Amino acid sequence: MRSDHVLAIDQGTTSTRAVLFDASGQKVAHAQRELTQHYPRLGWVEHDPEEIWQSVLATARDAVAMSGVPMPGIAGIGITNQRETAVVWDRATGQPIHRAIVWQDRRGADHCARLRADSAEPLVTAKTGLLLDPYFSATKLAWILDHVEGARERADRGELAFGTIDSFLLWRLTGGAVHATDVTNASRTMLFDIHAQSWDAELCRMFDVPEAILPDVHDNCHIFGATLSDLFGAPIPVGGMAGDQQAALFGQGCFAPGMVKSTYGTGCFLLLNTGQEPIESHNRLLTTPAYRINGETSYALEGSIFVAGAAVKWLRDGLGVIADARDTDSLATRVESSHGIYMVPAFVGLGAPYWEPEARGAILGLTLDATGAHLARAALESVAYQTFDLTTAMTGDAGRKATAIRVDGGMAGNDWMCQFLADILEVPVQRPANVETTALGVAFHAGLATGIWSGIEALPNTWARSDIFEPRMSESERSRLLDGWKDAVARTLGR
Ligand SMILES: Nc1ncnc2c1ncn2[C@@H]1O[C@H](COP(=O)(O)OP(=O)(O)O)[C@@H](O)[C@H]1O
Ligand SMILES: O=P(O)(O)OC[C@H](O)CO
Repeated sequence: MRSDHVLAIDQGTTSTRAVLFDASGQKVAHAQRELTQHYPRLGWVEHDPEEIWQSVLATARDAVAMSGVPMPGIAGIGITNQRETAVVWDRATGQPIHRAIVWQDRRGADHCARLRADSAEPLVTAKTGLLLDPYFSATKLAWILDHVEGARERADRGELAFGTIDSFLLWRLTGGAVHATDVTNASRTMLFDIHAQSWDAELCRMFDVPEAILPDVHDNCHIFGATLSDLFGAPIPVGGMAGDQQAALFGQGCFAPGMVKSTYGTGCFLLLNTGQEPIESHNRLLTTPAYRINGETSYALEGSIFVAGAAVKWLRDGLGVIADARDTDSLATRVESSHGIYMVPAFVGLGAPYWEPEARGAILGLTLDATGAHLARAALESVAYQTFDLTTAMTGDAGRKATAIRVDGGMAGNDWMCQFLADILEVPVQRPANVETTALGVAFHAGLATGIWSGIEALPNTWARSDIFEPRMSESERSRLLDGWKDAVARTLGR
């Protein structure tokens, strides 16, 4: 039987999805499981790696069973993941020695502040393309080594392995045979030199991380290993791995320099393909590998916002203002404006372009007649305003404004938000029929490695059906709203 399906595992912050694609890039089956969020202390966010592993196994098996595609029809697996989240496990048993410390976790803030005071940031940025922030994995890994009893000594003896979620899943899928990651995930650790494309000894010393704990680094399209036969009934090659935001760029077909995508999940991540040369940002954006195929790297400029859909989740789980994230669409439509309310969702600090790990969220302009609908609208608006800050920074770095933005992620299903985004950015917002572009991107990687497609030019064009939101707000209204946002941010940051 010809193998022409690819199974994508998308391990996100709030859920794990498994999506089976056929050779035309069409979704054949899909399974999803929510993930428990642990908040043990203020500013700390953790996941249970065991729960993550079980959710991956369950969703992968469900998607395959639902599709009816027999196992020999599956050519390969692609893994894409929430990036930066750090796991350390025992090489002998495969057991994590601590819960995974999630990308949103701020516990490394003091460590970063100390290094910044020692003037370390320019060197870190020059090598990694990142800024000194607890968002990245290095201080999370250092924290685990320093706080789990005996961890440092065991790491020095080579008994422990570190990885981002892709690496941990690969280890489990291959029964501990492979300890590896891909270049996009490696680049988010703050230990990887994106120019030399290797782990950096000086950075490892700076963060006190033994190099022996780090995984091997490969292209995104690479046969990383094969799954244990008893997991799915037959071994399946793992042919692609990529951080979820880079995978979304690929799945959105943003292969040409100048193309931009913005993904709205827990956070929002805007990536601009800048081609084969890394571009240094002068506006506090990140320089990051977008994909590496056959040893050739394409780079991106990235703006990272920590809270997008998470603000909507908070309205649901924290305040109980809505029963379902989708309710925000109708609530926002129900009121004429947000009634002068601005939400600055700095729940876990502010990311690009502010990089203020100690900032906390604020809602300004409340009056007694404010309703849940106004709050819901303010939450959606805050996501568009934050995206505006990113596109402004990006226009400054790239020298020209993007002509369109491709959106995806759970929150991109919200029509009201997409229209408001087009209005505030003053560019058309394009939404593909299939917003599972993250999964599709890594399915492309795995399909390229396993020979389903011969090269990027042979990938199916999945853009046949899409929605376009054109800007239609008056300039005066737009300026008025944006002035209010700038004022709200300044007040939140105490400026
Ligand atoms: N229709 C919607 N309107 C607004 N927010 C939404 C909508 N659907 C999902 N969300 C938000 O999007 C997030 C889920 O998107 P998803 O891409 O699955 O995130 P992740 O990959 O980070 O887990 C949740 O935070 C949820 O609150
Ligand atoms: O889980 P997501 O989709 O919000 O993505 C998380 C990012 O990869 C964090 O950098």
